[in-house]
Amino acid sequence: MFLKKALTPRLLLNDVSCMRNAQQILRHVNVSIHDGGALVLTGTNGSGKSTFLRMLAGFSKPSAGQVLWNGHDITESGVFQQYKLQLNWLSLKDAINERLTVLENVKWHELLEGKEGKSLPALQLMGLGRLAKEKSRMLSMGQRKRVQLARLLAIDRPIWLLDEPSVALDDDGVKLLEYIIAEHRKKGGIVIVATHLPINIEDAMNLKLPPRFPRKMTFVDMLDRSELM
Ligand SMILES: Nc1ncnc2c1ncn2[C@@H]1O[C@H](COP(=O)(O)OP(=O)(O)OP(=O)(O)O)[C@@H](O)[C@H]1O
Repeated sequence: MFLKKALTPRLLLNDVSCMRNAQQILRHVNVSIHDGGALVLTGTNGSGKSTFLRMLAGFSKPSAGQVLWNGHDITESGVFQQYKLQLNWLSLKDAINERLTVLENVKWHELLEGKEGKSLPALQLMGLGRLAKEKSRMLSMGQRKRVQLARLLAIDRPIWLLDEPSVALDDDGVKLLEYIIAEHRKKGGIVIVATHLPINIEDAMNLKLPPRFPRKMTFVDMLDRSELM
């Protein structure tokens, strides 16, 4: 019994393909992730990193293959109801309500989760303790990203889907991001990150998505060839 449990990955992508707007974006992806695992998605603009995360979040269904959670297909409605409660999604849209205070912007999500008490410590860990009572409209881009990271901590769900989580963060912010990812994984959490920027995630699996179109000469190539360079 224990052996079977240990061998079943928490998440398994089994020969998954995914379409978007009638275009084939992902082709035959196979990945298995156990508790404590991390997957880093890289690839050129438009290669499908966000599509990959959206599919795992249930916004789009695989056009072929299966995404299995605990061995069950997440597209089955009974399974999806349970599966979606495992997810914590950080996207480029930060859903910050500028009329609320910084603390309220985290607390609101925590309350929806039926939890309380973690929002302020999460903001403090992210270096925003002194701004907790300020209106969110005065936050900088990096501070807004830190609020999103505080939400991850306050909501505290096991599977983190992070789309470009380090964009706008300063060096300390990136270190904090790396720290909370490492701590989350120590507790058995799973982290899946799409990124163009280097993020230090120990023993992460790396999946580089191929470019969607054959590569043509780019503006950068033209500059390289230019005699002016
Ligand atoms: N809202 C949309 N509707 C239809 N097609 C879309 C939409 N957004 C993106 N696509 C298509 O899906 C492809 C993959 O986009 P996706 O956002 O997943 O790429 P990405 O790897 O995350 O890119 P980036 O590095 O620029 O963030 C794009 O090439 C685009 O053609």
